[in-house]
Amino acid sequence: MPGRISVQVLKVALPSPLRRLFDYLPASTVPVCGWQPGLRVRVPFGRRDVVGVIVELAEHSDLPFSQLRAVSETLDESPLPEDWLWLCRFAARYYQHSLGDTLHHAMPARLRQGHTMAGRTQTLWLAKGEGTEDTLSRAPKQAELYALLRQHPHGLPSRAISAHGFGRDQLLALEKKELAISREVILTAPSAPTGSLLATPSLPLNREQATALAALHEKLDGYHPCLLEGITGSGKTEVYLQLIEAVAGKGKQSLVLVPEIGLTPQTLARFRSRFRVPVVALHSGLTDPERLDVWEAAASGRALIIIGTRSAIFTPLANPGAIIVDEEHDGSYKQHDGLRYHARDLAVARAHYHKIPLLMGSATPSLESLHQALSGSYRHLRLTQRPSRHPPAKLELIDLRHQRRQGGLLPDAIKAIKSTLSAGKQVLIFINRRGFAPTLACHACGWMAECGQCDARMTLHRQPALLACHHCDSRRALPDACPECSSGDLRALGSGTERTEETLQTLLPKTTIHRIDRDSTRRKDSFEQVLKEIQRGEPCVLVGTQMLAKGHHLPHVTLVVVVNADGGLYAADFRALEHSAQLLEQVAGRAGRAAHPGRVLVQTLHPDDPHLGQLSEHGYGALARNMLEERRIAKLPPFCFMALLRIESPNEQAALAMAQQAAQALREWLKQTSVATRCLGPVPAPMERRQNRYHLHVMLTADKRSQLHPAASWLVQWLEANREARKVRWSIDIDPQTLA
Ligand SMILES: Nc1ncnc2c1ncn2[C@@H]1O[C@H](COP(=O)(O)OP(=O)(O)OP(=O)(O)O)[C@@H](O)[C@H]1O
Ligand SMILES: [Zn+2]
Repeated sequence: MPGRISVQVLKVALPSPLRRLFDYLPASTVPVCGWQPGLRVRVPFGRRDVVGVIVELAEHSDLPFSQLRAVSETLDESPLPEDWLWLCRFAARYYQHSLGDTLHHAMPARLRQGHTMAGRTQTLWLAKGEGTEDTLSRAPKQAELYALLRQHPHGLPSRAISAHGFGRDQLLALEKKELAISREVILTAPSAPTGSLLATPSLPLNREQATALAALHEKLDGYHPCLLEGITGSGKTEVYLQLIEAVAGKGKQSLVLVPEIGLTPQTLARFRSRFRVPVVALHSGLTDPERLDVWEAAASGRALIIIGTRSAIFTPLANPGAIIVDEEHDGSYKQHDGLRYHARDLAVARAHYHKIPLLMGSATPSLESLHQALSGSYRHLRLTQRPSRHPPAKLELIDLRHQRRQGGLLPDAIKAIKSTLSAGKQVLIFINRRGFAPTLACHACGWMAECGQCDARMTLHRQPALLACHHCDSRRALPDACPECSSGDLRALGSGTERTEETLQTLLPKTTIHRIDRDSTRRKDSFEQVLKEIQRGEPCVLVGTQMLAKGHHLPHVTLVVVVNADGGLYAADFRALEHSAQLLEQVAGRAGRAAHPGRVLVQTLHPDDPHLGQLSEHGYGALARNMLEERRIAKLPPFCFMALLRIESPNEQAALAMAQQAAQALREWLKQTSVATRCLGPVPAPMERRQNRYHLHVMLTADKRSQLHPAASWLVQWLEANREARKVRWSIDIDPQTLA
């Protein structure tokens, strides 16, 4: 084409697992802002049309230009927010994931589908001066555009101009001839409230809360990561609220992350009732257009307080002031498939990028964060008392050995439940197994119901009656007789929530029993309904899984019973103890939070276990510091860094062969380079067969993160280039949270 000096190539990230960009030629219509990274485009990809994001502009391509296809359509008038692009690039690099897939995952569904965004500002074009037929006679397209602009004396948005088939070149030509002028208009002015930010006054802080808040106030204008280690019910939320108030007072935004089960209407109501500025929430109940609205409100700076679960970390912020991560230890911050990111860790990166404070709060901090706080990398803030004055109850261990149980409950526990109810209070029974019983067994021959597709037993359910595998969700009818020996003596082994509920109904016929687990709360809102009823305060028993254990303020509960505390004590996963201790402490923290002191009974087969003993005597804080010492000695995270390669296939041999080759190749590469990373395995995953697929692990560990990433990156590239690897499924998990 005459006059064109360098043809640009657009490097576009596409929703593909491939860790590379794709080259396209620019479309003939130049977007009004010019070609820029961050613009969404629609491009032909294979036989489909897909939405991608321009990531780089280049002058050359490795492919001959004749083979490049052109962008079909530009979807944005201006690039997607810069901070969002930065975060996606960071996450893709850090987690060794495809950038296209990361961008795709991190944008609202509407944008993914190619819908346009309203944007914060709009460029309006107006006709100017008196253009005549003569001045534009040699440029008919410009003449047409000029006529169009004249028909719209209030201006035309650039999108409408493109829709009429005009391009940037024509607009700029008119502008040069002083026949057109552009004007930026702000569509949604930030709604800065006049007067007080608060709808209800904040609480007067106790000394510890005030100290914590003062420390945060000291450094509102820079990167300032803080761990707020505050026992359950110590008023961490009040500190968050007052930090948000300070940040909003400066006209800046706060992004608040909460765990998946923590974003209840109660939590939202607590934030909303405090502030006069709108609090926007990102949760699973939103429709796609609503989600896009929240995104735009945050990206434009219109929303000052944004609260959401894991994926909310990808919300763009026009005016970031602080990030808060509530219950920072919570497992739901880690995504377990696709882009395996940890929202708390991305929050750290993001706060650093924006140079803003980051407040991570928990009664049971992760050992990672605690280590950072104890070693001085994070500011360590502590709350050791409850405003209600009742300290969290000590765990009373009761011995499960040699005692008869009913519905999993020991006589002492049943006695305590009865006396709590007759005192007019509520009881919470925590049992980490849904269903009726963990399995069905034959008393004659010892047969147990096993899943045909997984190395796991099937759970017995009564409502409705069936056997279900909790790993692959396969279901089977209950057998009438033992499939091995035909005996009719089949019995439920152990207790799940349904069985405990049933037993309690018989023992306490006049008491309301609420069962709360994934089965009982499948219907939307049913959990909410039950929570509302519980808040009314009538004596009742709640039987539930960890859905009940965290975050809820249950003021009338004074007794907590843990049916079995032993799950994490002797598990293979080195994090199991940490997670199980966190859960126990959180459950225990539901007791006695208001006017009355609480009691926590913990049933265990290992009443002499030293870790359990320390938890019950001195609380999570003491145990956590002890566990950190053990990790230091064993050189486990946070004293080393890990990446886990998972390989799976329906063909056991194929999975094993690939895992061996990958490990071997990596070991050789490590020998040749000076990268200080160790490669362990392959080993079978703890549950090797799941849904008829065989799972193998190769583990990478390094003392320094700077040594881990090059090795992980090399391995990923090796796998991507390896044709054999396409026959299996593989994924890399940086900082894996479980070894499952
Ligand atoms: N300074 C205060 N004065 C009086 N009451 C307070 C104060 N701070 C918090 N509270 C009250 O104490 C209770 C517990 O506070 P909050 O829910 O904030 O604790 P938390 O540490 O966030 O709890 P969790 O253990 O669930 O994480 C709430 O009812 C709250 O209103
Ligand atoms: Zn199964």
